[in-house]
Amino acid sequence: MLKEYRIVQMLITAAGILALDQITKFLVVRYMEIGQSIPVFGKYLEITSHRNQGAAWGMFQGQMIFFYLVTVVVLALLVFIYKKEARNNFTAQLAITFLFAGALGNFIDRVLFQEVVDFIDVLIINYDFPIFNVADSALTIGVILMIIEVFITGKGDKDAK
Ligand SMILES: CCC[C@@H]1OC(=O)[C@@H](C)C[C@H](C)CCCCC(=O)CCC[C@@H](CC)/C=C\C=C(/COC)CC[C@@H](O)[C@@H](O)C[C@H](O)CNC1=O
Repeated sequence: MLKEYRIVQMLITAAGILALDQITKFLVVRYMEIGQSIPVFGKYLEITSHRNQGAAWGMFQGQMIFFYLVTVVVLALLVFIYKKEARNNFTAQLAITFLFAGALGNFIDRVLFQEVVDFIDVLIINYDFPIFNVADSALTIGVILMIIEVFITGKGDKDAK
């Protein structure tokens, strides 16, 4: 049971992502003013202290009840899918772990502050990509891993080599 679901490894991974997310957000809140920018890699990568009351690109500003509902549903769905689909399927287990940790990271912010702390400010080509955080990165990696799982490694009832 434990071997097929790698539950311990996945919980440790989720805890690590969540810790990285919350620690980085704490440091930004504690040591930076909102709007302050610290160049890390020229103008291409900066740490900019930012807050977002919405979702990606500031959608649904301030709709906290909506965010609580969606996040709780997403978290419950992820547990359900993990039990049902991720048996012996490493890619699916990893995808769900990243999605779970990412959703939980932003959920903690929304419950505590009714807004999300963002600080990763990248200039992609010439498009000033919205400022995001570790939780968003985990969510995006989880989405990409899930797409790989569905379209590439297929209905993996064997472990992805
Ligand atoms: C990443 C999901 C957004 C995250 O969703 C969450 O929390 C989860 C729990 C669910 C929300 C409650 C609702 C999701 C609505 C769908 C959505 O949003 C479509 C997203 C597409 C996405 C592909 C996955 C692209 C990329 C986004 C961005 C860059 O990500 C690297 C921009 C991030 C910045 O706008 C930053 O200010 C956002 C802020 O941190 C709050 N974050 C959220 O709402």
